[in-house]
Parts: sequence; structure tokens; C-alpha cells
Amino acid sequence: MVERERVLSWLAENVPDARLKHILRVEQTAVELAQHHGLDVERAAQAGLMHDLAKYFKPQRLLEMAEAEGLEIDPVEAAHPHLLHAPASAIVARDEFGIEDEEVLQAICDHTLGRPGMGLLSCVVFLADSLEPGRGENPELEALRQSSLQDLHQAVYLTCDYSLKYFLNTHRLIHPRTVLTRNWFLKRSHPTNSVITQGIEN
Ligand SMILES: Nc1ncnc2c1ncn2[C@@H]1O[C@H](COP(=O)(O)OP(=O)(O)O)[C@@H](O)[C@H]1O
Repeated sequence: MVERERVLSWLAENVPDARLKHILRVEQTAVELAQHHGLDVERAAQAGLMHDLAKYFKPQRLLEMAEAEGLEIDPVEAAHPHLLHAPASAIVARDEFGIEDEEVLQAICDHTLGRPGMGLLSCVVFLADSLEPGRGENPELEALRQSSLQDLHQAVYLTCDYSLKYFLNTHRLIHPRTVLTRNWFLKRSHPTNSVITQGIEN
């Protein structure tokens, strides 16, 4: 088990204070969600604490790490290497802190874009990152927080919808994996609803 103190002192050197506070809120939110849903609290805390290790790495460094790891780089990642901070954080967790738990590493890797079929620990960290209290208070966020307590799968696609609306409204490039994640969890949540799963034909 990695010493939390060692991760915290590494973070203090590598991310600004405001980000450290966000990270601690993500850790706490991930713990609460894991407790609520009967998941492994220790692993949720570990992934939450380490999800943004590489958040402040420079674009060139992120690209080099992704290439060295043999990761496929999507055109949106090539345009915005910052998106690679998620897989890069998993690499740091493994190489700097010796994390070997594949589920923890995967949850760190998928915290920004999700992934179709991702496991419940990944869902918890993905949701904790988007919904931790510092993300603000508005009726939509409050509804997402409620949803995350009721049904993790539903909360994932609703949170993707929330992010996608923001990206559309602000005219940003959208990484296709957010759409794939959203569709997978939407279908998973409504398997028999043909309007949702097949589209509206008329
Ligand atoms: N699906 C996506 N497509 C394009 N950009 C995205 C997508 N998801 C997140 N981003 C962008 O990537 C950056 C990192 O996202 P995130 O890890 O959620 O950041 P933060 O924790 O700083 O809010 C942000 O600048 C965000 O706008």
C-alpha cells in the first residue's frame, strides 16, 4: 500500500494548491460513492488521490509519454495533448508509486473521457472528478449528484451529456470517446427502450 503522505508531498511539488484541493475533494467524493455503492473504498481513495498526477505536465512531455507507452493518439489528443494527462497520471502512479492494481490504474486512465464498458471503480472516479462539491452548485449538477447515488451507470451517461452540452455551447473540439462512453452507458441504462437505443426514425 502506497503511503498517502508520499503521494501528497509529490503532489505538493507538482500541482498548485487549488488543484491539490480539487484532488482531495475527488478522493473524498470517490470514497463516499464507493461506500454508498458497496465498492472497495481503499481503491477508490487511491485512484481519486492519483487521478491528476500529470495534470501539469507540459504537452510535449505528455505526448512523449503516450508514444513511449505505445498509446494510440486520437487527433483530438494531438490537438490538445492536455487530454493525455489522464493516461499519463496512470503511468506516474505505476512507475513512481508502484501501483499494480489494474482497476486502479484504469480508473485513473479513464477519469476524463470514460470508456465504453468501464468498471464500477472507474465510474466512481469519473463521476467524482465531475461532481465533487467544488464543481459548483446548480440544479443540473445537483440532479447529477443525486443520480450518482442512485445509479452509477445512469449517472455516467447523464454526466457525459452535461459535459457534451458544455463543449457544444463553447464550440470546443469533442473527443469521440466521450460520445462512445455516453452511448454505451445510455444503452446499458435503457436496454429495452427502442427510441433511445435505435434513434427516432420519423
Ligand atoms: N470529451 C472531451 N473532448 C474535448 N476536450 C475535453 C473532453 N473532456 C475534457 N476535455 C477538456 O480536457 C481538459 C481536462 O478535462 P478534465 O480532466 O475534466 O479537467 P478539469 O479537471 O481541469 O476540469 C479540460 O480542459 C476539458 O475541457
